[in-house]
Amino acid sequence: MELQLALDLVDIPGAKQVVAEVAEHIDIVEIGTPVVINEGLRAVKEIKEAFPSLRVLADLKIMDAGGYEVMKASEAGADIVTVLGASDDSTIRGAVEEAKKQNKKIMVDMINVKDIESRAKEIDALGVDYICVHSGYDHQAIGKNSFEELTAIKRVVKHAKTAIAGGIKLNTLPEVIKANPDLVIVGGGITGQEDKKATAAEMKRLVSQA
Ligand SMILES: O=C([C@H](O)CO)[C@H](O)[C@H](O)COP(=O)(O)O
Repeated sequence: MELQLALDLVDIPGAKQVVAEVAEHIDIVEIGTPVVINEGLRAVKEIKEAFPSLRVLADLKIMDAGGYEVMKASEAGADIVTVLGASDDSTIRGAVEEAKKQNKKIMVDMINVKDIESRAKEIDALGVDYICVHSGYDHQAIGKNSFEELTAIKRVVKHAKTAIAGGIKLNTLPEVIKANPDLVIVGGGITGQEDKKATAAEMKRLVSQA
């Protein structure tokens, strides 16, 4: 099981500072959607250049023009790019095709997909690399999490790796680990802590044991 750090509420210098602090305890660093909106794909480029040994995920949440947008994120240095599960199959196919050409990976974000089990089964057949259940900020604000959705997709996903994101903290991590995802994504659960390094280290210890 691997650990991904999501960076959402920082600028590029702030992102570099956090990654420098926790780099040895994470497998993947995510340049979050708000960072891409504020800073553009330059944020992906600068983080990849500064930390070449870390895999960098560009959280573009692609909804259309899958091939083109994956190409641009790949040019910036992204190793993994996100596409929305709610997008059309043709968008996901285009993204997968381009990612294969560039030797990159596609993560499908299932945020706000209603029939999660059937859609995960369809998406798994499209050849994506990761399928991620995700309670976004707006759902977290009304007390939702994706723990049950993870169990639901684990029943049907046969090829892709599974991932979970949304409001995961050190105290909820053991429950997440029990559902056995391949990848756990944590943003505020690390970046909002006084001691980010110690929190990331403990999270990495727990996911590595699973
Ligand atoms: O994808 C995310 C969110 O939609 C904002 O872009 C976050 O990266 C994801 O939810 C993980 O962050 P936390 O919820 O703070 O753990």
